[in-house]
Amino acid sequence: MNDQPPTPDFSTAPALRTFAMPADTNANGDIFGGWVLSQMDLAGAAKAVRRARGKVATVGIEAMKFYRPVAVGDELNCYTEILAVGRTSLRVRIDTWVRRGATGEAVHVTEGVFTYVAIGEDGRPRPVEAE
Ligand SMILES: CCCCCCCCCCCCCCCC(=O)SCCNC(=O)CCNC(=O)[C@H](O)C(C)(C)COP(=O)(O)OP(=O)(O)OC[C@H]1O[C@@H](n2cnc3c(N)ncnc32)[C@H](O)[C@@H]1OP(=O)(O)O
Repeated sequence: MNDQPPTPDFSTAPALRTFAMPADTNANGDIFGGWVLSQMDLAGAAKAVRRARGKVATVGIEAMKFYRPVAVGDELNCYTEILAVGRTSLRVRIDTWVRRGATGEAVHVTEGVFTYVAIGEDGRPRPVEAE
């Protein structure tokens, strides 16, 4: 079930905004779920990098839901929110909305919770500093 959040204010910048192009389609003619997932990962990583003040790696994806297909030409917007910060990990909720066509119809297409781990130069977990 789509526990749909309120429609975002598209005049405020999302964590990531891009356009779905023909090269990103699957055999059905819709946009590949993997492409959408990858945009979400980038958006969540950008949020986590800033909070962790350095490199992060994705370690888990939970509660991932694809509600509606994404179409060629859709404007994809990923909104992010940090749900929790652990010793070295951060859980980030990511909601994806598209704006479609000339009317700009807003559609909530995916949501998921991504876990990132702050890593040091050695690639091992490092503590996330308190804010
Ligand atoms: C400055 C501004 C610039 C902005 C600029 C923005 C740029 C924005 C673009 C960035 C773009 C890059 C984003 C790359 C995103 C990828 O694509 S990363 C590539 C895919 N991921 C990987 O290859 C990671 C592979 N895994 C690993 O290397 C190791 O698992 C890690 C990450 C080093 C962690 O090592 P580990 O031994 O598993 O760590 P461990 O101590 O057991 O656990 C560490 C923490 O993770 C948690 N954890 C571990 N596994 C899991 C799991 N499966 N689920 C949930 N939690 C878990 C643990 O509970 C623990 O949490 P804390 O209690 O410390 O908070």
